[in-house]
Amino acid sequence: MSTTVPALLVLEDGRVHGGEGFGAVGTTFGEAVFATGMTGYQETMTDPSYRRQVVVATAPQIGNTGWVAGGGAASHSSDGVTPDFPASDDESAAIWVAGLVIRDLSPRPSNWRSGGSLADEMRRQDIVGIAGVDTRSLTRHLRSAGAMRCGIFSGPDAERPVDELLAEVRASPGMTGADLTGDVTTTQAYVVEPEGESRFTVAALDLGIKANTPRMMAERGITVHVLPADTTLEQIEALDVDGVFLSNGPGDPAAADSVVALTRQVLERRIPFFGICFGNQILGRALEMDTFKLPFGHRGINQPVVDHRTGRVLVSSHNHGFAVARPEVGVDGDGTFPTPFGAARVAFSSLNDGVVEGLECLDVPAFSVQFHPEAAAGPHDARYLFERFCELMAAGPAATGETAAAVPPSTITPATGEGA
Ligand SMILES: NC(=O)CC[C@H](N)C(=O)O
Repeated sequence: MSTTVPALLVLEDGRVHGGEGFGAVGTTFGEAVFATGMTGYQETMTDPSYRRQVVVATAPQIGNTGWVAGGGAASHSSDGVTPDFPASDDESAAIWVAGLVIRDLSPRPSNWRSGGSLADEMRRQDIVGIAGVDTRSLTRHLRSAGAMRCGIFSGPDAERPVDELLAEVRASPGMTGADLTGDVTTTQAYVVEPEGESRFTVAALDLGIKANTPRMMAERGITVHVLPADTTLEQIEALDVDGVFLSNGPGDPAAADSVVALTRQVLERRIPFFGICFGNQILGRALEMDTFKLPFGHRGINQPVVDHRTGRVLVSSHNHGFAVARPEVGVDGDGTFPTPFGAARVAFSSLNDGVVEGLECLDVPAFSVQFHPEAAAGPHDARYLFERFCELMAAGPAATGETAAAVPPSTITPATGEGA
């Protein structure tokens, strides 16, 4: 091995972990959060929702599958034998995590699709990492103390007095109130063409959209107009769309007032609406529900949620630090509660901590989920929600969030009928 680079992870509460720098050498700040996926570090790191977050991977070894970049080695097959994988595993054009904290860095990637190593790619994109950290102990700490600001200092920066480093961490911006949409949204509108004939046209507001979302829609015959976050209702209506979609994205939903206002206009016009993650929080706010910061959030591809309509449990992919507050006042026996747009219902809940994981409106055609039906790298349990969106658009403005009846294409018998 070449000479090692000293590195320190400094948390805002004063906890310090020593380790070895990898990737770019230098300093980075962000919110320390842990992610529990055993696979998919490339998809995680290129998810724009991780803007300004330092990700702690709970999987003990990272880097094994290298980096599968666009046009990378063996990215497409034409022999009809090897599977036809997408050209890249990137969920966007760049790495968005502010830094990466891991236990072991795999010294040698082994993957026929890999074009290079994780550390080389992080160096190329100027992303600072620290390895050799006891990520199990760190995760337990974040779980009890909550997500908090941190800094990774590697190379000469790691030799500076810890007091100074801690002061810098404490002076760095936190996540509450952060408006980060402008950092990640596309500046130019673009179209993702459907596979086969176009069945529907959707305006997808890019609040930090992941590449797999328009791909999932295109596979279902949807023409997807991916639009900048400041697009107006008039611009959307000029596209003669069947539906409006709000993507995932970084930052605090309480700071996204303009998109909340747009969502209210969409609901008033009864344009079929679907939101994912940040999009779910924004629908919640448009319905005058509160959002709040979770102590340590949900991040990983192994999170159980229940679909209250069917009682079925899905294993789902999550990445959220905020959530919609569960309505406590005025909930009727059927689980509905009043909003300025009529009755609504919590459609999904987390089985780990009971957090609201989805909403559906009973008087306007709108629904949303806090988790990721587009999940890459998997799991695929929630993909049927794209079909539900298609059903909603097929029914048009007269529909409600309840109209769409698509249920998971699963033969598993629900464990219980409760909550349906
Ligand atoms: N993936 C997302 O859309 C995240 C939404 C929001 N930024 C949160 O942390 O909860």
